[in-house]
Amino acid sequence: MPILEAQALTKTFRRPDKDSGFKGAVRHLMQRKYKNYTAVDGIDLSIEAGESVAYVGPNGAGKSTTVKLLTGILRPSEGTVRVMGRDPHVERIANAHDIGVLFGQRTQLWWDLPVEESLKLLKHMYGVSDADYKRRIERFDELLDLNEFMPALARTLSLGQRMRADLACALIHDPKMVYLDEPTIGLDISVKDRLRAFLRELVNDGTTLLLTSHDLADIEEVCERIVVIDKGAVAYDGSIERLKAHYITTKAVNLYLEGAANVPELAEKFPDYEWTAGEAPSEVVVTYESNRFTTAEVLGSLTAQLSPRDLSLSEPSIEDVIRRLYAGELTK
Ligand SMILES: Nc1ncnc2c1ncn2[C@@H]1O[C@H](COP(=O)(O)OP(=O)(O)OP(=O)(O)O)[C@@H](O)[C@H]1O
Repeated sequence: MPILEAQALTKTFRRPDKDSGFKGAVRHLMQRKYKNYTAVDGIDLSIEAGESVAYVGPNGAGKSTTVKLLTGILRPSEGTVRVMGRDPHVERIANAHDIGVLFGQRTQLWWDLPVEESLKLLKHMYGVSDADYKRRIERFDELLDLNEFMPALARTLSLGQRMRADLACALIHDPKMVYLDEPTIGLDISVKDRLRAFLRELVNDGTTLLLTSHDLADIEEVCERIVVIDKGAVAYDGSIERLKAHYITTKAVNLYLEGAANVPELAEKFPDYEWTAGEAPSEVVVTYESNRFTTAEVLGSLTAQLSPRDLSLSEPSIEDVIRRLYAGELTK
């Protein structure tokens, strides 16, 4: 049985329907009108225990709203969610013992308390034993260097410290299902690396993870499955490997020639490849279909006939693929 199952999950918000500007605001005051806005539109999602799932989409696609529905913060307008067999909104308290949640833009630390006191309060709230608490804090310290700021007041922490402390808070009761909404937002690269390593450990230990992030490196390093949503609906659901294999069908070579590149002439000479001008006059980008030609073949023919000064290889990144999925250029 899946640990999480959502069927036809839908959330509609009632929003003020007003014209822009001052006049619109005044008119809205006199005569209030509202219209419905569907932020999550019939999502089906099934997650098995131990899976690490990335939940991505452009701004406003409905990611945070979905996480709020899955965690029971919001009630669906239509459709159902079950987490370990429970309705997370109706059985919020029982559900809270089995899930961990982090919203990167918010904190669950008590602002005026030392980090350690927030963690102890959560320990009591969740009924964590002294032995388990000690063991988990030691482990978080090993991976996240918690002791560096345990005595500090939450409001004095840097963003990276705050996020590490919040992760410890979200995981202190050893939840089976963890939701992380933008856990690396605003962090510098070294803290990001550290958090990703920590999340990989978490997944290796069998925790089920749903991660939303705009940083695709988080996703590639931590998750095996990716669900892409756009305008509240699922645009892709499958493994990251399949996404790459299915959509990344071209590769490119940047050639740096001795003189200026004559793109039309080159395109005529090598019609099997696509030729575009590079940034410098002597640079040209050659794109080829990776299922038709091997890189060795392409490089062999190009270097033999053009004697480039230098070259570099590239393949479209997962960013490109996802951007094209968002733009509706690719089908599921
Ligand atoms: N409480 C609310 N009332 C009205 N509209 C809302 C509410 N919460 C979210 N929305 C709208 O629903 C849509 C989806 O918002 P949501 O925060 O889920 O998007 P998101 O994918 O998480 O975006 P981002 O990547 O920018 O965080 C947005 O248009 C947002 O304005």
